[in-house]
Parts: sequence; C-alpha cells; structure tokens
Amino acid sequence: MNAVEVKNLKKSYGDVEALKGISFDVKENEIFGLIGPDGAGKTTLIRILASLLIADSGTVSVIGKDPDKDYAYIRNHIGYMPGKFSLYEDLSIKENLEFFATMFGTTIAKSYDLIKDIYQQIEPFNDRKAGALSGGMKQKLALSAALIHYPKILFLDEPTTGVDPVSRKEFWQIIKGLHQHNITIVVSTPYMDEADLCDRVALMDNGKILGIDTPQNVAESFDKILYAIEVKGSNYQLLKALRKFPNMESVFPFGEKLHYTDKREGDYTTELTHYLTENQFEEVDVKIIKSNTEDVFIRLMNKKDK
Ligand SMILES: Nc1ncnc2c1ncn2[C@@H]1O[C@H](COP(=O)(O)OP(=O)(O)OP(=O)(O)O)[C@@H](O)[C@H]1O
Repeated sequence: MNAVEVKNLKKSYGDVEALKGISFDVKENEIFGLIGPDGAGKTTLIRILASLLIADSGTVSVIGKDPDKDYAYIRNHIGYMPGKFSLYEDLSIKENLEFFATMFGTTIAKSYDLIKDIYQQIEPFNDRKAGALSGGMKQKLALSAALIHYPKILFLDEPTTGVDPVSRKEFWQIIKGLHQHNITIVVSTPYMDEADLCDRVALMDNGKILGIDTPQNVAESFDKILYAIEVKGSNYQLLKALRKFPNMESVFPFGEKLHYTDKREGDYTTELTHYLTENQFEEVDVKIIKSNTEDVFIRLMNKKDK
C-alpha cells in the first residue's frame, strides 16, 4: 500500500485555482518533497492530505483512508506541522507536550524514544513559555508535538522557511533520523537545494505538478547543454547582452553567475566568449556545467509558459 495516493485533485478558492488536477503517490517510508515557489499550492495540498481542508474533486487516500470521511482515524495516525507556529504560546514547553500527549491518549514518556533527539535539545527549558522561545526552539517543540503519538506519516509544511542555514541543516538531520523509525515524511519547501535531501520530489508550480522523480533523475533530466557565465562587474549588463545574443534560448541569474542555454546543439563556449569580449566585457568566463534541480525547475516553468 502506498502511504499517499492522489488522483486528479482540484481545489479552488473563489476564482483562484490553487490545485488544478494533480496526481501522485508517496511510498511507505519515503521522504517525499513538494518543491515549489510561494503560491504553488503546497499548503493547500498538505492541508487536504491532513484532513483539514476539503477538496473540490479528485480522490485522496492517506494510509488507505479517505481524509474526507475517515478524518478521525487520519488525525490519530498522522503528524502535521503547519508553516506557522500554532502551539499554545502561554503554555510552557512541557505543558504543550503534555497537552498534545493527553489529547492522543499517550504520555511524553511513551513517545520519548521517538522524540528524544529533538526534545532533548529543548528539554532544559521545559518551564519556559512557548511564546518566549527562539524560532529554532519553537520549531523543535512543534515537531516534538507533531510526533507525540507515533504517527505513521508526518506532514511538514515549509518547516525550514525563514530558518537560518545552520538550523536548516540540523532540521534535515532530524528528518533523516525520523526515517529510521519507519515514518513516511511529506515535506514542502520553496528551497530547491533541499530537493537533494528527499528520496523523491514533486516540482510544483501554480497548482500543477511539473515533474516527479528522484532528485538525481530530476537534475539529470535537463535536456540541453548548460553554460555558467561570469564576467567582471555587473551581472545586469551581462544579462542584457546575452538576451540580445541571437541564439540565446534562456538566461537567468544563478548565484554569482548566469546560467545560459543556446538554441543550437553543440559547444558554443568559444563563440559566447568572443561575443562577450567584443561587447567590452572583461574577465569573461564561460563554462559548460552540470544542471541541478533548480535549473530543471526553471526550464520546466519556462516551457509551460510558452
Ligand atoms: N484561504 C484562501 N483564500 C483565497 N486564496 C487562497 C487561500 N489560501 C490560498 N490561496 C491561494 O491559493 C494559491 C495556493 O496557495 P498555497 O498557500 O496553497 O500555496 P503555497 O505553495 O503553500 O504557497 P505559500 O508558501 O505562499 O503558502 C495561492 O494563489 C494563494 O494565494
């Protein structure tokens, strides 16, 4: 049995089509990433899977149940961590956890083995009110609370948005650790580099899934030669110049460099270098590079827009 099965799922808010008929499966014990920019529909999808929102049409199965009908069962067997901190700010760490444990008919002690790696990091502050915790500590408390009843699936909605790079790394180590407890994890993120940490990813944009695969296959699915181009000085001038190059197919900023594809097949490193040098650019560096998930994502979005 798949942990999640979704077929042709649609959901609108008035005129806004948040989900435009999406289908995918999540296998048991997988770390499945929903990767996409703001407004892609990730939160809407996770809330439907967690039985907190009703879809307009399509079918959904979560651990073999329909979230629409079997919401009580589903809520007892899944963990959900919303993007926005939603525990009780005026209760302490311990009181929050005890509250959630009681709601699920369990105790902190019974779940200690599962949550200890996370909980131990905040346990010394047990009596501190949740409202007075740092962002990273709130996140650990929310995750401990989401796990308190040993869920079969954990839904994490943008757990690392707005989190500093060190805490992001730490959080992903925790997620990987949960894997050993046979918990299926569905995690949404706008950060493309987090795709590589998932077993499989769905690339989402504007209510649609543009592709689903392992991060490695996604990165390798780029079907053109990709160039990284760098010059001394302004990338903006470089972008303008490359947009005027007659054989330019796509060009977009990528960190310190620009990533470029040409309409033609073949290696045009020398021609591009000449063109930029003739246009008064200095220290021109044109290299063929390996694509990553973000390159593929941008390419899929551009194709869809055409
Ligand atoms: N309650 C609502 N009423 C109206 N429109 C909504 C509502 N919730 C979401 N939307 C719209 O639906 C679309 C999908 O939003 P959703 O929150 O699911 O995306 P997301 O990928 O989670 O992005 P974000 O990171 O911004 O939450 C967006 O266009 C959003 O503006």
